[in-house]
Amino acid sequence: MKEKNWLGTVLSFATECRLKMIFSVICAIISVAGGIVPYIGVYQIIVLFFDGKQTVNGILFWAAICLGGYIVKFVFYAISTMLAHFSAYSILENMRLKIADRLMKAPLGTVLNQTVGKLKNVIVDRVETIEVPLAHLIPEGISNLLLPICVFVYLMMIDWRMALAAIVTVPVAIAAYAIMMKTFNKQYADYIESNNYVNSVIVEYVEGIEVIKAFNQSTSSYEKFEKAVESFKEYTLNWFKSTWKLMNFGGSVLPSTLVGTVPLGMYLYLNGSLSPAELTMCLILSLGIVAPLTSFTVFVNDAKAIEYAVKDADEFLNLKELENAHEPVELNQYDIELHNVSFSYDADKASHAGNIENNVLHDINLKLPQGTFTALVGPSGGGKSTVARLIARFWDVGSGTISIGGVTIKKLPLTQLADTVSFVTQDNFLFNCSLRENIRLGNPQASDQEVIAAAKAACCDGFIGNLDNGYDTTAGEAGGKLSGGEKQRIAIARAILKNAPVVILDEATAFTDPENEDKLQQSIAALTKGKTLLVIAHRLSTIKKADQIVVLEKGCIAQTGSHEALLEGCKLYKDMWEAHIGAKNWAANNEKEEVKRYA
Ligand SMILES: Nc1ncnc2c1ncn2[C@@H]1O[C@H](COP(=O)(O)OP(=O)(O)OP(=O)(O)O)[C@@H](O)[C@H]1O
Repeated sequence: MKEKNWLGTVLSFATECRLKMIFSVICAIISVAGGIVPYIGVYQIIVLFFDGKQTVNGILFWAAICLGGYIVKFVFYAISTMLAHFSAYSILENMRLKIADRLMKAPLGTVLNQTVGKLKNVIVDRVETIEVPLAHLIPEGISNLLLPICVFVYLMMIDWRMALAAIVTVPVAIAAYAIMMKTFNKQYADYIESNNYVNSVIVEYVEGIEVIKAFNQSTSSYEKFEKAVESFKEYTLNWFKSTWKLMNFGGSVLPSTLVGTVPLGMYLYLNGSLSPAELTMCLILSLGIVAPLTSFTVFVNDAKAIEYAVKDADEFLNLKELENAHEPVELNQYDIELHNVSFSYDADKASHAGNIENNVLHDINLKLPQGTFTALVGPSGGGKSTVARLIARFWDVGSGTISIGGVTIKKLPLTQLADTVSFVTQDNFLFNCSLRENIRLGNPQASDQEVIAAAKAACCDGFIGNLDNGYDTTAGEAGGKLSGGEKQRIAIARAILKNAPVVILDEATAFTDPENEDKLQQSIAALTKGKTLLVIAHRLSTIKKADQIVVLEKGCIAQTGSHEALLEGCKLYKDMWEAHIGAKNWAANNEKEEVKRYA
């Protein structure tokens, strides 16, 4: 497929504002035409003087024409600028929405593999850099290009030799700029890379400040931060140093049009080819021709800024989306089945490319009958969370199939799959809205009573009641006041409210305090009653009652069975259980010791 250039990409986001952009162009052209009028008026006044026909009325008439031209120029320029700004912001909005949409539809892995710094930099900063040049490109670009052309044509009409003399400095300046531009592309690319690096280091520094403080890494981390900022400064200064001579040379030569027009004008005047009025007018016009061209050179830089911003945004705009079915499928039951599932996080080296070494799951065959409780256990890194994420289709399987109710999940629209599966992990993100709204995310249609009932069932009601604004406390305000376990219970309340037929709990109770553990286990039992339930838990006591326990080791199913059967027949499970019970007893004994010590 042919790659779109940056302008094509930008314009493809201008669908709703195309009319505004067209009007902006028309207004800019009218503004340029208005800008020419004063030149004509001044010329006519000069002619009146040189011909000795100056009358107050004649001068006032042409002065009024000049004023009219100025007014048209400024009014239409203002309208053009306003429309261009509307269009630019509308394009920016569409680009950001499209990126957000792509991130939502891309495999989760693709999104998670990006650093927050990079995402923020592209979506906020890089896209923003498009606004200023874009908003000014139409009104200023058009007047800076069209005005000199019109003035040149006008000069040609007076005397073609003076017209050429007026642009005699242009080739010299272009030669200087051309030499400078030879390395411009490379330098601009390096500048952007350096800028992106500084951005990501700054974001990393701010995000990791808690760890930096906790591990007393302030010196080395600050050093990395300082070095990045310093190297960016060095880079920009060096770039500036390498170009300033040619830039200033071009900038000073370009407007020196009198170098050509004064001697030639004098000569033509002396040999009678130019009248005094024509000479004066040519000198005035020649001064007006190059200033807009000088400003136009700024647009080369601006165009590059847009090009690079679009290039950065393009990476996200073209993210490969997960294949999405559009027609909802009627599901009559909710058995989950994994058939010969293999998967690698590195799609290029996936099993279908014949390379199984990179697979984190190998030929998994597993059935989770509707309404039953399946637990996934096993050593860390064995692939438990990966199985759960594949069922929720955060990634697509490398090979094999996963089906719900006999329908391959790829055939279910993503929204239907999201409605079918509740996924609760230990990383419970709270949005910066009220706790009520955070819980309501599980079911946007739920009433306040239903939200509160779900919160009660998830044992959230108590701690929310202790907050000053109760359910209306924003997560940001409450952020510092909520423990990991409390956040976890809010996530469970969300899932209770969602009431999906399939529930996946990935270490969802890892932060639960012993005081609330029983209560939470009861609410989880309520949440998961009659559901197809998949639980990943390191605390084996919480999954002891599962209908089937699947032991996953190195991406393969080592054994499946009930707790009792696995204790009998699976050494790995038995060892894990003993380690777990040992740890529990150790903790319990320790607690008794503590009690004795402080009694
Ligand atoms: N986003 C990712 N990108 C690349 N590799 C990943 C990613 N997530 C997990 N892995 C790798 O996949 C393998 C399986 O990870 P997974 O999280 O599924 O294991 P797990 O059994 O759930 O581990 P744990 O019990 O520690 O949570 C690990 O080797 C891990 O390093």
